[in-house]
Amino acid sequence: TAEGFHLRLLEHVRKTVKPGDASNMIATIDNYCYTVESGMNVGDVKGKILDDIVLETNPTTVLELGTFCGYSALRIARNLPENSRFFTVEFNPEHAAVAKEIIHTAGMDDKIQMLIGPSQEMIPQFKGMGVSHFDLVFVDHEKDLYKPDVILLEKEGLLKKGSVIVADNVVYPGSPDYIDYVRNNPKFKSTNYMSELEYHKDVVDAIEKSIYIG
Ligand SMILES: COCc1ccccc1-c1cc(O)c2[nH]cnc(=O)c2c1
Ligand SMILES: [Mg+2]
Repeated sequence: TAEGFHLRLLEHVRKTVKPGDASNMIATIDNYCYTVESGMNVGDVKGKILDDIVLETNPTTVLELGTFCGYSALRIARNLPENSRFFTVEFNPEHAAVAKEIIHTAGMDDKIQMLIGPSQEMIPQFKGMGVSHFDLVFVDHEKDLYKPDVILLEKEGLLKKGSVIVADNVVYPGSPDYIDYVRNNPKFKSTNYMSELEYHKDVVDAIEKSIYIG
């Protein structure tokens, strides 16, 4: 069952990965998901779209909502400039524990700051942590929280002109209220990147990029 995927992945990683190498960790996770069992990592195909958006944005302050096992945190951190700050929020403590070990083994501890708790409680704390705004936000957690969390980010003054919101799974499982919100909101300019569900060539999914114009 999908239940326990994170523990089986961690066992596999412990046995096979080359420590201190984020790219090797990413490849190891993808290989496991293609050959053994798929997990809800953004994956290599949508991950490439995410990589390109990160590289094009060149963000110095980044937020990820939904760490899971740390796969997309590694993909993002790998492409950030030296002096950047990257926060990832995970509400499930078991997933967070696996992500912490995976991030540590990949040698990316000093690039990624993980917060454990509900996004609605974590977001209001960032101003107090010296974050003025986020240049890029990757939204990949509970689909019903996409819209309320983006609204909260704006309310907290954590978005500024040019801030980029990248949302996973806007087709499958889908987040219709979020898509309706950003596409009909004059404060956002949205672009859809059609792709496929991670590790499932036959299932359509997409990434939505929304630039905050304020
Ligand atoms: C490997 O496919 C996993 C999968 C399969 C069927 C239905 C949904 C999902 C899925 C895919 C994702 O990228 C997800 N990202 C974030 N939070 C999720 O709950 C989530 C669920
Ligand atoms: Mg996802």
